[in-house]
Amino acid sequence: MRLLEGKKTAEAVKKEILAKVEFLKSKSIEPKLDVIIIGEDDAAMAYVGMIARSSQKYGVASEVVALPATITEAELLEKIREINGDKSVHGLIVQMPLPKGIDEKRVIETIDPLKDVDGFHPMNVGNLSIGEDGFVPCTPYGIYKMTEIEELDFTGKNVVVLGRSNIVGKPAAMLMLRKNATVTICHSKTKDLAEVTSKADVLIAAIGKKKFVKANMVGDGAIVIDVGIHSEDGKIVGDVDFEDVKDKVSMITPVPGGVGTTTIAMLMHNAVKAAHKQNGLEF
Ligand SMILES: Nc1nc(=O)c2c([nH]1)NC[C@@H]1CN(c3ccc(C(=O)N[C@@H](CCC(=O)O)C(=O)O)cc3)C=[N+]21
Repeated sequence: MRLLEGKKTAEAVKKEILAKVEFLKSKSIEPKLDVIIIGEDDAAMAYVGMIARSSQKYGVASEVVALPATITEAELLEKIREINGDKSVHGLIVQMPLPKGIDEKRVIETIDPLKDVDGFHPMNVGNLSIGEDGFVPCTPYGIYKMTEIEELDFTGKNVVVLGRSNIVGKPAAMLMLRKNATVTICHSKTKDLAEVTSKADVLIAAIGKKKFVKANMVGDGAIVIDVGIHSEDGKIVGDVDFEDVKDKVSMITPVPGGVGTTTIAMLMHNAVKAAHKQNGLEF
């Protein structure tokens, strides 16, 4: 069994990005990412902390805008519009989940699609779907990048995506199609789920349930990509029961240290791309 660590991909992306940041700086452009966080969600706070710590290593400036959970939707939309209009900021992400009473769709649609480095705006979702240029959501993009860096050929392979979220499952399926895979999306309502997942050459687990994928759900020699992040006894575990499946698979991404590690790298990639596009520069 081979561990597919995210570090190698993240390092390769960082190298690419640092060269592009150098080019921007030669034109007196400093790429900048703003992160809005509302309230105190654990996963969101962990992610924001990571962004704040690692963006400098990519040559990207970042600013965290922390807003109270009591903020109204109107106030949040006003803040987004203000950042949309700020030429010194190239990328904007609004951390999910949002407090109750704030409409996620309205928030996403208010973000300028050219600054939408999460790739959640319908314009970017549409561009991914038709194969046009745009911003691709960071986690599935990290998976895609990892397959490129690790030189995994998925042409004609049976790729099963477990989970259908807008953030991971659906965009991951589009990207695997781009790699010429035969793609199946399955989910909690799928009939005979274990039968479907165990036929996968590549299984992408993004169902959001702790240690959900057991040995009976994976085929011999499968490649398993674990997107889940859950805490258990002070440790981080994934959607896959690693100990249960590890002797059956050919390759698996660890949690932590797998896909999560590539997410941040792709966020920086998207921010630097945004800075190029907003200045009329080829990326
Ligand atoms: N608008 C929006 N976009 C997001 O992308 C978004 C969000 N909201 N809300 C919160 C979740 C959470 N999330 C993570 C991404 C990477 C790691 C990550 O890099 N984890 C590392 C290490 C974790 C650790 O050691 O603490 C790993 O898996 O190896 C974690 C969490 C993005 N999110």
